[in-house]
This record gives sequence, structure tokens and C-alpha cells, in this order.
Amino acid sequence: MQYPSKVRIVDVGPRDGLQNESASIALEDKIALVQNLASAGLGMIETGSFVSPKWVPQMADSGAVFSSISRKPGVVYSALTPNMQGFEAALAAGADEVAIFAAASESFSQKNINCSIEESLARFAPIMAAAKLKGIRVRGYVSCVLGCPYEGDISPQSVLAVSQKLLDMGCYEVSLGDTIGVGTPAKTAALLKLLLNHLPAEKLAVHFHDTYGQALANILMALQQGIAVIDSSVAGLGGCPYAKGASGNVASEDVVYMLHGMGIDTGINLDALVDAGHAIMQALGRENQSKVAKAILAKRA
Ligand SMILES: CC(C)(COP(=O)([O-])OP(=O)([O-])OC[C@H]1O[C@@H](n2cnc3c(N)ncnc32)[C@H](O)[C@@H]1OP(=O)([O-])[O-])[C@@H](O)C(=O)NCCC(=O)NCCSC(=O)C[C@@](C)(O)CC(=O)[O-]
Repeated sequence: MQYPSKVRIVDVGPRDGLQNESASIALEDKIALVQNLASAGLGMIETGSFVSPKWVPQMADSGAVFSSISRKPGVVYSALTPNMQGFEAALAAGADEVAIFAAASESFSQKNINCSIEESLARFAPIMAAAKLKGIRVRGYVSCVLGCPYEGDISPQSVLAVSQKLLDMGCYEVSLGDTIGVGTPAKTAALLKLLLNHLPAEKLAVHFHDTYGQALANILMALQQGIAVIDSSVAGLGGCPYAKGASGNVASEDVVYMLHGMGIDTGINLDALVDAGHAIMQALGRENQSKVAKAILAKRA
């Protein structure tokens, strides 16, 4: 079996991971998390989002996080932006890159960003134009690619249609979100087979939540199909506020352990990553969701 020799991991912990936490998190803990991830060798860190604070209060201080972090040269600190207001705020805060986020499910689009899929794409158009002028790269997300909390099954054709539109608009890459973690390897393989008939593997990333414990198996399917960009969240932090029951993203430590065990380079120091996850979970008073982190921490004790 042929696998990519190198994989880029996008740690979405500071954004996707923390956005769902209901208790307020100290700014210093958010800053430490981002900096610890950079120290561990992450090349791309989704640092925050510029969305309505009424919708996602936990991200209201993203501007302060961006302006307070010490930046490691070469690391991309990115932000989620749903509209021009968010894009302008992200740029003012010094985001290196932004991400726009659409869905393959109409109901999820309405619940998450209060508009239809078509309306969301229309809102993204000025962001794409402004980003082009400023030389800012834009990543695209498609949520609910393997199932929706409101509609159930989602047709792979809908995922293809939205992904294609985001790429046509100028996104350099589309990240395929299994928002509620319902995908199985068979479903993942079938979806990717269809997408890869139309889109190059280099333009796709995968973003699995581990709600049903399928994420690593699904990632393996994606690697087998040549996809070499994986979103994950340190310590398995996370959940989506508009997808009830969605648990965290697949833990970065678990992904890195698997990839290194397969001889795939990530540029990440696993021990330092475990430290980063341990520190934020201690700060949150939450149990670490990464099996690899738990095993390494137990071995160290
Ligand atoms: C998109 C909106 C804003 C529409 O929300 P809306 O209420 O329709 O927006 P609006 O344009 O009518 O504005 C209403 C108010 O929001 C403000 N507003 C408007 N825009 C902004 C902004 N950018 N930043 C700050 N404030 C903003 C605006 O100024 C106004 O304030 P008011 O006059 O009432 O005081 C809202 O629905 C929203 O913020 N949604 C974000 C939801 C979210 O962040 N969800 C989680 C991220 S997606 C995800 O996790 C999935 C992903 C990406 O990880 C992949 C996967 O796993 O599937």
C-alpha cells in the first residue's frame, strides 16, 4: 500500500477544540496552548475565529489571542471567518490565513451560520476577492460530509458540489469535516473515491471528529487515497456548538503516533505535543481524550 511520505497536520485545538467549552478560559491558557503547539513543531495552528460572540462566546477574545502570542517563524496562525466583518477583524488581528466554512447540509448551514448554502457562498465571495487583493490564502471547510445531526445521511454528490464551488472560488484546499464523527471507513472510502474522480488529492484535507471512535480508521482510508493533510485537535479537545453530541476532533497525539509508526514524517515532536495537551487539559480541569497521551503520561509517571 502506498502512503504519503510526509503529512501536514493542522491543529485546530485552539479554535475547534476550545469553541465548545462553556466555562470561560483564561486568555493566558489560550496563548500558552498556541505557543506550546508551535514549540511542538505544528506548522499550522487554527488559533481562533472571528464569528459573532453571541453565537460562540468562547471565541470572543480571538483578537487578543492573536495579538498576544509570540509567533514562531514559519508557523501559519489561521482564523475562521464567516463573513467580511470576520475577515476584516481577522486581518486586523494579524491572522496569516483565513478559513471560510460551508456545509453539505442545508439544515446545518442554517443552524451554524444562519443562512442557506448558496447564501453562505455569496457571503464568502467578497472575502475571496479581498483576500486575493491582500495576498491572504483562504482555506475552505465543508461540514457534515458523512452525516448531519439534523438530516442524517448526506449525499456524496452534495459534498462534491460544495467542495468544487469552494475550490472554484479560489480556496487553496478544502477540508472535509465529519462534524459528528459518524463516518465509517467504508463510507469514507466511497466518498473520497467519488471526490477524487473530480478533484486532486492535493486540494483535499480531512477533518474527523472521533465521536464514534472511527477517526483513525477513516484517516487511514484517506492516506491510502493520497490525502496528506489532516486536521486534528491536541488532547482530542472539541465539539461543535451547533452539532449536539459532537465530541472532540481526533486527538493530534493519536494521529502523530500512528503516522510516525507508519514511517510518515510530520515534523512534530510527540513528547512536546503530549505536554501541550496535558497543560491545556490541566487548565480546563478535563480528562485528556488522547489514548496516546494517556499512555505516554502513565509511562512517565
Ligand atoms: C455567521 C453569523 C455571524 C451570522 O449571524 P447573523 O445573526 O445572521 O448575523 P448578522 O449579520 O445578522 O449580524 C448579527 C449580529 O452579529 C454581529 N456579527 C456578524 N458577523 C460577525 C462577526 N464576523 N464577528 C463578530 N460579530 C459579528 C453583527 O455585528 C450583529 O451584531 P449586533 O448588531 O446584533 O450587535 C453567525 O451565525 C455566526 O457567527 N456563526 C458562527 C458559528 C460558528 O462559529 N460555528 C462553529 C464553527 S464551524 C465548525 O466548528 C465546523 C468546522 C469548521 O470545524 C468543520 C466541521 O467539523 O464540520
